[in-house]
Order: sequence, then structure tokens, then C-alpha cells
Amino acid sequence: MSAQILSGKIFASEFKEEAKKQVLALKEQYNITPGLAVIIVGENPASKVYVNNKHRTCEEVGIYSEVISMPADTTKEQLIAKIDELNYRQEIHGILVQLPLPEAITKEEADILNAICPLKDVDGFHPVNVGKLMIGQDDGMIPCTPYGCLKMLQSAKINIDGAHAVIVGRSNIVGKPMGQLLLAQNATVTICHSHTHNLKEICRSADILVAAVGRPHFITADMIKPGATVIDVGINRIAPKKLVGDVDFDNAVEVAGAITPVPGGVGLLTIAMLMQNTINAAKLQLAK
Ligand SMILES: Nc1nc(=O)c2c([nH]1)NC[C@@H]1CN(c3ccc(C(=O)N[C@@H](CCC(=O)O)C(=O)O)cc3)C=[N+]21
Ligand SMILES: [Mg+2]
Repeated sequence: MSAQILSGKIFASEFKEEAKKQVLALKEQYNITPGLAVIIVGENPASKVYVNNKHRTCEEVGIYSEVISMPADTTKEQLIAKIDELNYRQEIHGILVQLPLPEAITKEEADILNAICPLKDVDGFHPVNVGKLMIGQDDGMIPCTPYGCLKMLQSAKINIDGAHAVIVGRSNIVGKPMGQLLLAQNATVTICHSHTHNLKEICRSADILVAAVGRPHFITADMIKPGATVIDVGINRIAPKKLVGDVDFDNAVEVAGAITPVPGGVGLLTIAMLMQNTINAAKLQLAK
């Protein structure tokens, strides 16, 4: 039997509808429009596509959005000065610095992201928000991709409590926060990576398998337990117009119980949750 396809398009439109309602309610009750500022440094073509998608989605949901383009030779100090300006602007509730940064300032990434006020950190990358997620304090920002994956699992009524969740990949953006979120929902969590022994056997014991490796077709059908839920977080551009995930979808779909496609999967959820985080940020700032 072929797996249920977990369509990012359908879940994202559900989450965006929820976001729209909250935007209207904020307007009605407090006369506030959530505002998002996205900073893009340099000329990365993929980044431009993503930033445009974010801007368009803001319009769709009713969020005010500003895209701030800075030249590739922007210094760390100039970028932090811009972030600081946005930290102080009341109508901006969320700040996102699009990654990757140009090579010249890649090494300063931590200092740059730490300059964002944690209350406006809609990526959830600031150490304060990472810490809040770790200790289960629910007034922080949750990174958009894992947040979207969790919301999708809940919306699809896939059991998390007591399930074995195996995450392949230990990045700060996906693997680690995904593990914390699933743990908070009472999953038994295993995080695997490039040094893991017996990867295939561990993956095969997963009820929920999250692939966030960054290698095309890394997860093959023989690594999947029949009936398992497979979430593919990979976005690998293997040709100018050809995007594939980390999962060998065509074969995996015959084994899994439910599976996300690429494209049309988790990427769309990521943007939808950025909308939700901007709204959450506006609500948090209202309370302060
Ligand atoms: N500070 C920061 N925050 C991010 O959240 C962030 C970032 N930097 N840098 C790059 C990654 C990547 N990312 C994606 C967002 C949407 C899609 C998406 O919408 N994908 C669609 C279409 C993709 C396409 O066709 O190009 C899909 O999968 O169907 C993908 C990837 C956010 N990122
Ligand atoms: Mg099947």
C-alpha cells in the first residue's frame, strides 16, 4: 500500500488561515498589525527566492513586511547597527536575517544573530530562545521548520506520545530543536548523525523518522519501518530547477505509512510558521 502524502500545501494553508484570524483579532482588540523585517545581505539567488516567498506570504496573511537588502560587502558592525535600529522600532515585531551570510562575515554569524532582541527573534536562533525550548518555558520563539513539523504531526493526528522518533541530523536549526519539541510531547527521541553506528537499524526502529541531513536520497526504503511517518526536511537542488529531499521518495512511499514530499512539503510549513512566530512575537511584546 502506498503511504498517505502529507501535503505541505494543505497544512500550510490551514496554518495560514489560523494566522489570518489572529492578525484580524490583534487589529480589532489592540489596533496592532504584526510586522516582520527580513534582512538579506548579498546576492544569493536562492535566498532572494525565499525572501520573496516570505514577503508574499506576509501580504497574504495581513502581516506588515519590510525587506531590507544590504550589499555583499556589509560589515558585521553595519549589520548589527541595522538590527539595532529594528530592535527599537515598535511596529517591527519580528526580525529575520536570511542565511547563509556572505563568506566575509560567515564567521560573525553568532554575534550577528545574538544582536537580535530575543523577543523579536522569529527564527528562534537566539541562545535565550534555544534555552527556553530546552527547559520547556513556553514564552520563547520556536524555530520555524521544527515548529511546522510538530504542528503538521498534530494536525494529521499522528501519535507522538510514547513513539520512537529518530532524527537524522543534529543542526541547531532543525535536528536539535526537533528533538526537544518531540521530547516535550513524550516521544522517545534518538538523534543520529554522520558518526552514528548502525544507522539503518536505528532508523528502522523509528515510528517517526525525520530526515535533516542535506544529502539527496540519503534515506532509502530499507531504512524505514513499514507504516512509519517520514518527514523529509531536506532541500537539495540537484539541477537549476530540480529540488529533491533527503529521502528516496519514490521507493519510500511504498513502505511508509505517511510521508512528506519535496517540494511541496516542509518548506511551505516553514514559511507558514514564520507568520505564526511573527504573530507570537507581537503578542509577547504586547505583554511586556
Ligand atoms: N534566517 C533564516 N531563516 C530561515 O528559515 C531560512 C534561512 N535563513 N535560510 C534558508 C532556509 C531555507 N528556508 C526555506 C523556506 C521555504 C522553502 C520553501 O518554500 N520551499 C518550497 C519551494 C522551494 C522552491 O521551489 O525553491 C517547497 O519545498 O515546496 C524552502 C526553504 C528557510 N530558511
Ligand atoms: Mg504502505
